Formats: sequence, C-alpha cells, structure tokens
Amino acid sequence: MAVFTAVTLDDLTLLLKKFPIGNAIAIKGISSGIENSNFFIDTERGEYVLTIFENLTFAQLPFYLQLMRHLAERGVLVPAPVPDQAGELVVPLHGKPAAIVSKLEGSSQMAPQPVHCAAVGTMLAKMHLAGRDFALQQPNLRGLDWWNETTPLVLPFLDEHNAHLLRAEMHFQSAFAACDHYHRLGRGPVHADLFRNNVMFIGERLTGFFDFYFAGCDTWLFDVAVTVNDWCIDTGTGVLDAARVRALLDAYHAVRPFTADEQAAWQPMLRAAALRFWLSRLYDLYLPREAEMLTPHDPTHFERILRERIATPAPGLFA
Ligand SMILES: Nc1ncnc2c1ncn2[C@@H]1O[C@H](COP(=O)(O)OP(=O)(O)OP(=O)(O)O)[C@@H](O)[C@H]1O
Ligand SMILES: N[C@@H](CCO)C(=O)O
Repeated sequence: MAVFTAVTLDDLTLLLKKFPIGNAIAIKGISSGIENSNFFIDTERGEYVLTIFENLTFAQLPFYLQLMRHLAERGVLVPAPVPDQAGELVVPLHGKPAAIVSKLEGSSQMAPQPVHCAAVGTMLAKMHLAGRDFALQQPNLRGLDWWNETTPLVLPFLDEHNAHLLRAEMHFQSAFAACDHYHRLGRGPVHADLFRNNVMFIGERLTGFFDFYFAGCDTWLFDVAVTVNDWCIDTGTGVLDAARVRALLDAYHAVRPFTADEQAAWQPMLRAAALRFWLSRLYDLYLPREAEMLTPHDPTHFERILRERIATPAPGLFA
C-alpha cells in the first residue's frame, strides 16, 4: 500500500477552495509507489494527481515542482504542477507538504521494445536541453556524497564477496569522479530515476515522464546510464539488449549529440548508475525508515547489473 496519510473527500473539498480547478468530485488512493501518498482526484475541471510528500521537506520541494513547471512550459511531457490562488505550488495538508499536478494519460510499458526505448531517448534528450536555463540548483541527493555516507552503514550487513565488490567499486567511482573527462561532462537538472514505472505510454506514443522526486543537478550522462540500466536490460540477468540500447542512444544522440568526453565516460557511468541503486536498495533493506510499509526492492538485481557492467563492455554511445 502507498497511502501513508489518508485524505477524505471533505479534506479535498477544503483544500480545493484554494485552487482554481473547480470543486472536488472524487478522490482515490493510488496503491503503487513507495515514497509518497498519491491520489487520483476528479474535479469539475478535470483529473489530477494529489501527492503528500512523506519524506521531502517544504524547503526541498520547490526545486522539483518548479523544475516540472519549467519543463512542461517548454513542451517536455511531464505533469504540470497547479499553483493555488496565491501562486504556491506546495501547500500544507495534514501538516505535510502537498502538491497537485496534472494527470498523465496512459500506463507504464513494462516490456519495452526498441520503439519505446527510442521514444524515451528522444524525450530524455529534450528534457536535458530544456533544463539548461532552469535557475534553481539542488544537487543529486543520491550522488557520490550520499554513496560515501551510506557505504559504511551497509557494509556490516554484506558477506565478504559483496563487501569486496562495494569497497572496490567505491574506490573506482571516487577516482572516476576526480578525472578530467568527468569534469568536462555536460550537466544540468536530471530525472535520476527514469525507470519503466516512471514513464507513461499509450501504445507506442510516450505521454510523459513523472516522479521527479529524485531529480537533481548532475551529469546528463548519469541520467542516460540510469535509464539504459532499466529500459534496455533483460530483467532476469541484467544483460543489455543491444537493439534497445542502440534505439535509445541513437534517438537521444539525434536530439543532443553525445560528446567524446561522454563516450570516454560511458562504461564507468553505467557502473555508477548500477552502484547508486544497489546502495539505495541495500540501505532500504537493512536500514528501513520507521514509516516504511512496503517490501523493499531487491538489491541483488543491481548487484547483478553492476557485476555484469564490470565484466562486459556496453555498446558505445555512438559509432
Ligand atoms: N502525474 C501523474 N499522472 C498519472 N499517474 C500518476 C501521476 N503521478 C503518479 N501517478 C501514478 O501514481 C503511481 C505512484 O506514483 P509515484 O511513482 O510518483 O510514487 P512514489 O511513491 O514516488 O513511488 P516510487 O518512488 O516507488 O516510484 C504511479 O505508478 C502512477 O500510476
Ligand atoms: N527506482 C528505484 C525506486 C525509487 O523510485 C529502484 O528501483 O530502486
């Protein structure tokens, strides 16, 4: 279940008095998702999604909501936040921050073909370009600093085989983050969690990216690597599917051409993207937050992907 904070139709009626989207008609909790309480809401003006943020603070939220607004205004398909009558995108509800965004049509494509990967690559490149003039700055809060903080917390839970892998990969990634190629990589706001369950499709048509609540400023290549590590793999083995990788990368490259520095950084970046989710899944499994009510995601999936990326070079970014 993923409604940590309950909201009744009466609560919604009161809340919507502050929003220019008509009166409340219905509210329905959304069962998927592990971070926030989400609701589909119907109003006299249409369908929206109400999110109550269970972990993010009032101070952190403007970055995410303003970013979504910035991207939506530039034609990137993302949910558009709805400002209240005072122009606020984040409002208190039951003492927690909340926001209303437009509802995307469609559903997640959990068995993507090259055509879906190409659509994701195109929209991801458009998103990176559209984010270049976004004024707010917030680091990727699940970046190298967080990995450094988290590694000693999870190491005691690992067997020697995995502890060795984690220590060795942290060593490798620290050196990578210090190298010249890395510092020349293009940067900006990135989604940083663009998995299959965070993109909507109707058939082969992409209708939107959502769940921006891990977004932050980081290298664009990190975003591409996170996306490829989920969209272009055999989920049983973590092995990359060459046709889907090619489709995603070629589509991205056609909108924002990759650079030689990005090509040089590609293999270590795929490992970095695998490490990021291996670590967060280990952390969620061994050090669960009190409010956590869901079965954590399986860390061994990303351990497998990391080992596979170390063992087998991925197709290059471009020929
Ligand atoms: N703007 C939107 N339009 C349509 N559906 C949405 C929208 N936002 C969220 N949803 C629906 O709500 C579900 C949960 O949302 P979301 O993934 O953002 O939750 P979460 O708690 O942040 O989850 P997680 O971190 O596990 O991905 C999605 O799978 C999707 O079905
Ligand atoms: N995409 C993350 C969950 C957080 O959104 C994972 O699969 O570990």
